[in-house]
Amino acid sequence: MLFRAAARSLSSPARQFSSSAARQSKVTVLGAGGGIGQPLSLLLKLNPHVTELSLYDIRGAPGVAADVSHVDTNSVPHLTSIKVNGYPADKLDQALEGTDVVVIPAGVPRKPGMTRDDLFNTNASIVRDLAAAVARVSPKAHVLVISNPVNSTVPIVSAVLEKAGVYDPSHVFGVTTLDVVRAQRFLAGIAGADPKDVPVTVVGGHSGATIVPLLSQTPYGKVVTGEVYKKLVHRIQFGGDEVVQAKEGAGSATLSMAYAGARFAGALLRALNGEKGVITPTFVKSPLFADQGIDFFSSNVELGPNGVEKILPIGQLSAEEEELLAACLPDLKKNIEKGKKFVSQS
Ligand SMILES: NC(=O)C1=CN([C@@H]2O[C@H](COP(=O)(O)OP(=O)(O)OC[C@H]3O[C@@H](n4cnc5c(N)ncnc54)[C@H](O)[C@@H]3O)[C@@H](O)[C@H]2O)C=CC1
Ligand SMILES: O=C([O-])CC(=O)C(=O)O
Repeated sequence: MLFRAAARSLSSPARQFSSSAARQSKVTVLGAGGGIGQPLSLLLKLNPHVTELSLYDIRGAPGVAADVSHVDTNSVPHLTSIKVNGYPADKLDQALEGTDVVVIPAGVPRKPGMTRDDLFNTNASIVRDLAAAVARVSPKAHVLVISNPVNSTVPIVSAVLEKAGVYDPSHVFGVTTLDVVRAQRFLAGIAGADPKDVPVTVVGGHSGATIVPLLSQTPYGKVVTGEVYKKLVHRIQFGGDEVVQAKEGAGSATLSMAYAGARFAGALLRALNGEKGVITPTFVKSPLFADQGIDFFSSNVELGPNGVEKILPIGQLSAEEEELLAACLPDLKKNIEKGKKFVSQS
């Protein structure tokens, strides 16, 4: 979608002009110098809804901004060029000023043998401090959290904003799109289909057993059974580990994550710009399992001009999916509580 949109805008100035009539969106990437941040910044530069791109990192963001700023999208003479600015460590507030959307891939990635929860000690304080800056400078921004462990970092961001008195639950999202991307890609491989024709809803959270793909809800998925089904579910739940192992200590998924992050940001920007019926799974403050003390959950969410428009029910589950969900909930609850406790004790 993103690439098609980009290709259209390159080939058709008229279309590009019409997209310029849309609302102006400043997008800020916190952690823009990293493995995800760099390709994500490039993909955001291709998005016609992004009219200003603000790149911040404690290392290297001005260089990434100079590089990305030469990409000639949205730069035909009758349009205002997209502004791309890079900000060094001491310019966080300037990076956030007036921003509509903040994407956070700042923090350390896993090495082989680590769980996402092992990143908590380092990433919790990074995300807490960045969220405090958002609360101070751009409290109305939509915040897209990529930094792991997402099951804890989203509650951290939410609690920081709440403490500052500026929390709007419809503005905070955990980006779980990579689980959807993997589910579609892996199922399409089994089905011999094009991934775009194989939508899969993934619910729960973003780590191992908390990732629950609802394959029974898709025509291609419901016919996958037995060992093939078990292996497929395992591969979706542990796709991140596959990449961590293959990278042999050099980090985790960056390119597929940049694609997934750009896809989610693109969906949100389309909804903010008035497109109706934009529905995608994302990890948000949710009533679905709140009666069990789990107040954040990823499910299909309809996005709108104010972010979360409607949280959709998870629908009919197969017996296997009921079991996956039962395994997900206790882990998810612990991860959420850990994030909240961290902020309350900070
Ligand atoms: N939600 C998801 O599906 C996924 C999440 N991730 C997570 O994304 C995070 C980033 O991964 P990578 O880009 O591969 O790591 P990386 O190490 O390549 O990049 C992280 C960047 O964050 C920057 N950073 C550190 N502290 C910062 C601060 N206080 N303010 C601004 N920037 C700061 C670093 O300088 C670095 O440039 C990790 O926590 C990783 O686990 C990774 C893949 C998928
Ligand atoms: O596995 C990791 O640590 C990074 C991640 O979240 C993913 O690739 O899904």
